[in-house]
Formats: sequence, structure tokens, C-alpha cells
Amino acid sequence: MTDFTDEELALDPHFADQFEQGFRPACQLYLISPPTIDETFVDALAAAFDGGKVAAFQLRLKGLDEEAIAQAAAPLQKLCADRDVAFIINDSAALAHRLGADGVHLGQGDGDPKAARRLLGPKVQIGITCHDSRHMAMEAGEAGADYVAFGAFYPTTTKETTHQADPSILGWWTTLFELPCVAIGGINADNAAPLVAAGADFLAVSGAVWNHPEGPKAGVAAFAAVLDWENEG
Ligand SMILES: Cc1ncc(COP(=O)(O)OP(=O)(O)O)c(N)n1
Ligand SMILES: Cc1nc(C(=O)O)sc1CCOP(=O)(O)O
Ligand SMILES: [Mg+2]
Repeated sequence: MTDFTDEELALDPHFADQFEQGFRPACQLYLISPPTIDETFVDALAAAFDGGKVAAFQLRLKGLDEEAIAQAAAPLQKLCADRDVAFIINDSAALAHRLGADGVHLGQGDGDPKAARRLLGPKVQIGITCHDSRHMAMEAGEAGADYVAFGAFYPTTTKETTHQADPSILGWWTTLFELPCVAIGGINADNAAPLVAAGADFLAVSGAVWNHPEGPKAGVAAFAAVLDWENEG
């Protein structure tokens, strides 16, 4: 992997653009599906959207083949379009392309982001998992990612994680780059504030919404206090 010196960062035209100070929108919610769903899930997703502003929804169904995910996706993608929520497919640029999704999220083992960009074109969002690595994040930016994702910030039962991220990586990233950063891993309404304060552009959340004792609408609504929706306009 490449090591980036300060000189290279300053000279690279892509990164140089990122140094320009610009407007940074308030932190937003990026909802991740439960790892398994059934046909009633579309109602749960609609309820979640009723709870407050959701910027993006990622369909993350682990262990299903592409055909099954495509079938599950149809009503969810329509709902997202109706509610003006970006519809993101996890793991597969090919499936995102087939479905005409708004974006794809790729982990470090989910394929070459540059190949994904060639397939998907400039308008489809590409997000890249960067764990707790500044180096991976800079490589993702250089490869043309639309956002970088850091995590896991807190213990999570949704995914087995081997990397633990510190909020300071969000502050480092947002000080240097305009490219949005996503915080993920065990985030709930009670522990999210330090991530927002550190500069997260998006909070990616699964369990805190789907396992909320009062349901997904309350799960999303609980984030209103930290995400300050009432100040947006
Ligand atoms: C927004 C976001 N960030 C990170 C991940 C994790 O992606 P990956 O490392 O590929 O792990 P899986 O989700 O595929 O198990 C994500 N999905 N979304
Ligand atoms: C999908 C995923 N990726 C992670 C990472 O660290 O890259 S943590 C995670 C699980 C997110 O779900 P929850 O909000 O329930 O913890
Ligand atoms: Mg993946």
C-alpha cells in the first residue's frame, strides 16, 4: 500500500480540492437494515422513516444470494424513492448496478473501488469501509469514494468486528478532507454525541433502531436530540 507524505497530499489534485474549507452539512442518520428480514420489513422501514430524517438506507442482507437480495430489494427501493432516502446496496457493485441503486457500500474485501466506479459511473455513491485506518481512508479517497466509513466505535452484536475506532479519527479526517465520513458500530442515541462532536457526517445505525423496545419509529426519533433536526432547514 502507498504511504502518503505531506507533500504528496498537498500536491495530489484530488486531495488538494479536499483541503478547501467548505460548508459541512449537519450530521445525518444512515440506517442499515437488520442482517435478515422478512416480507413485513417494508412496514418496519416505513415506520422508521416516520421517526425522523433518514438520509440513506443500506440493504445489508448477509448470507443471501444476489437473486434473493434483488427480490427483497424491490419494495424497499421503492419506499426509499418515495421518501427521498438514498438506497444503498451492501457488498456488491454488480447488484447495485443491476438494481439502479443510489449507491454501494464496499468493504476492504468487496472488490476494487475503481472498478466499481467504472461500472457505476460518476453519479452512484460509493462508500468504503476503512476500519480505524487513516491510510485506508486516504486510499479510498484517492480511489474515488464518495464517503469513508470508520468503525467500530462501540461494541456491537450486529457484526463480528476486529477493529476499534477512536472518535479522534473523525476529527482528523474532517479537519483535512471534505469527503464525508461515516461512523459505525454499536451507535445509539445515548452514545452518539461524542461522534457527532468529533465531526461524523453520518451515523450508520442498525441495532439501535431495529431493536428499540418501542419500535423502529421510536428508534429513529431517539436520535433527534443528538442530530438536531429542528435546526435544519
Ligand atoms: C456504512 C458502512 N460502514 C461499514 C460497513 C461494513 O462493511 P464490511 O466491512 O464490508 O462488512 P459487512 O457489512 O459487509 O459485513 C457497512 N456495511 N456499512
Ligand atoms: C455493518 C457494520 N460494520 C461495522 C464496522 O465496524 O465496519 S460495525 C457494523 C454493525 C452496525 O450495526 P449496529 O449499529 O447494530 O452496531
Ligand atoms: Mg461488505
